[in-house]
Amino acid sequence: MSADSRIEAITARIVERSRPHRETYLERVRAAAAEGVHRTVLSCGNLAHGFAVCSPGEKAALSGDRVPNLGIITSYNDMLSAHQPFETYPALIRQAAHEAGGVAQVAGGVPAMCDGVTQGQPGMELSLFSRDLIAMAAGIGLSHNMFDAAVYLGVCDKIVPGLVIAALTFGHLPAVFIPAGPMTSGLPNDEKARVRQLFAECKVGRAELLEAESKSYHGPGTCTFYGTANSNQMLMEIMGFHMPGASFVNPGTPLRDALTKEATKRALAITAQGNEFTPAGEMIDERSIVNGVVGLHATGGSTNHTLHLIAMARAAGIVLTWQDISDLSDVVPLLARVYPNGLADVNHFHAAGGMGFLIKELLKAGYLHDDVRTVYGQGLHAYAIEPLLGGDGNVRREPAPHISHDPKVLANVEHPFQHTGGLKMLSGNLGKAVVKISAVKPERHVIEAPAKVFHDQLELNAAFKAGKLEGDFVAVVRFQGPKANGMPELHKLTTVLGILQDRGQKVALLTDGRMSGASGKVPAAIHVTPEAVDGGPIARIREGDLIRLDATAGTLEVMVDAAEFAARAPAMADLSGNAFGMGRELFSAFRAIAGPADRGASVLFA
Ligand SMILES: O=C(O)[C@H](O)[C@@H](O)[C@H](O)[C@H](O)COP(=O)(O)O
Ligand code: SF4
Repeated sequence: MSADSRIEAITARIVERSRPHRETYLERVRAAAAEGVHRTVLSCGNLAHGFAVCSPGEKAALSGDRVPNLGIITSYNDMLSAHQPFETYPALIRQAAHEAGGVAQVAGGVPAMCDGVTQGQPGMELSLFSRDLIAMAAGIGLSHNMFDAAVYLGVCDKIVPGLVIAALTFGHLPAVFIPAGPMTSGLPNDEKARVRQLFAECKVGRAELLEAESKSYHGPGTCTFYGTANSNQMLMEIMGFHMPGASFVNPGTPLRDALTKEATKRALAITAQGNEFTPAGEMIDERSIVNGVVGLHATGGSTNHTLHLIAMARAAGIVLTWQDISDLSDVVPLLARVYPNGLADVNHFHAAGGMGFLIKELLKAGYLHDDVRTVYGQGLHAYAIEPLLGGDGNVRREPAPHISHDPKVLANVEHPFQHTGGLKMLSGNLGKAVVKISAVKPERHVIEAPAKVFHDQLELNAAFKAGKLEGDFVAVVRFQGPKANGMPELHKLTTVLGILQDRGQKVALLTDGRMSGASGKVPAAIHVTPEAVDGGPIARIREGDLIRLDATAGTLEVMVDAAEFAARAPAMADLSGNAFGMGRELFSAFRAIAGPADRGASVLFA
């Protein structure tokens, strides 16, 4: 079934816009793939180093060119609850590869930052740049050129985007992403947020807050809100990098291990040595990217993907824009209500029918391209399934349920929660920005109020504590862009602005920084481009200027006479404190060359 004509039209314009980059990219991928089994170009010395620690049988296998070798790129560490389960994956993958007659080696590790640990801390200023660093680090592992396919172990915010950039850069290799699954449900996310607001109002102490936080984040697996990490899982499944049904199965379960083993064997099967060669750079095309954006809108996914998905697409020579994302939002309905877009968590989403039901519904209505290649084969319809554990300990798949098991969490296309998606582009005399409306009540989609200007999120929180944030206002938090301080998430503002909103004040946020995927109910125009430090109009806003954020019309305006506004000298900020400390001195080159937010805020692509 072909996609909705509006989806087809947007896809066609992406194809047209991308053509020069995409053709060059595919030429390079095909040339690299044409070299055949890559370790055969290595010298005996190279090869001996490459398999020095292998068993005699593996050495014999890798000395030839028939047995496929799997490169494992792992982002294991104990800082991310979502990545901690990866500690044991290499051994499981090696065993599964051996059972399938192949070999698997850890090609390399990549760094992984937990945005929850660094939220509101100096380390957060390294967060966005870590995405591109992860891509580089994965490239170092793969550059050993010992491999016929790669499996990528990653879940969280910038890790999956960085790994996708690497996988597409090494697009001549098949790539299978292997997740670890969500944490089991703990203290509900809205209850955690309530205790945070009580703490901010000095109504509970640190002990009560820490108890609530620890009951929410309590064990291995991805945090259960629908932030960037779980948006990543959705993307990997709907773009065909995951095995069907892999995204939201909890860690440490037999089904989780069965999915990991199955992914390993599938990765070996789609190498050039098999008969279903599926290089990542050919598998992912403009339709896959559009399917990712559609999934983002249908689930109310993270605003961070208006940065990451653009960078990921660019790695495959595909030029995706905010306008594409915004126009798709006008077409695609919202079908999931998962915190912060609702009260449910991803475990509830999965139990309600999860990715299989979502994909079935979106395919049924023509919102997805079905004619795409995936690691599982041809056609996205294969993903309209429910993953189960078979009696033999392997993965068994049943068709996705006809109806949602919980229509309050997962709706069908006939009765969506909203007729449009969650992410809109704004434009006007302050430049361009992005707003997530799936978590904002309709009566707050338009805000017109005077500006209160800050150069740091801590300044705003201090103003709150001093009782200075009265009445309606638009908080302008600027000098938070990629070139200024690495574009940190300003998620700590959510609690304070949420308190003021709950008191009845009409508040909004306007920033050249970014928010967490877990940020929600306060209207926020984020990723403002051009950023303040790049001479963006946001630097010329003054205290008290009237700002109008209109998510319905898609406009962002400062209501000041144009000539007077243009004549203003832009504000300056002392960013010397952001140039060192907690490793920030290591990233000065990144701050210097980072691209604009509407092109992915990347140091890799202009
Ligand atoms: O984009 C995201 O989804 C966030 O970066 C998320 O990964 C981060 O960890 C949040 O900060 C956690 O939420 P809390 O800070 O509210 O615990
Ligand atoms: S979802 Fe966020 S807080 Fe949770 S483990 Fe991942 S990065 Fe850390």
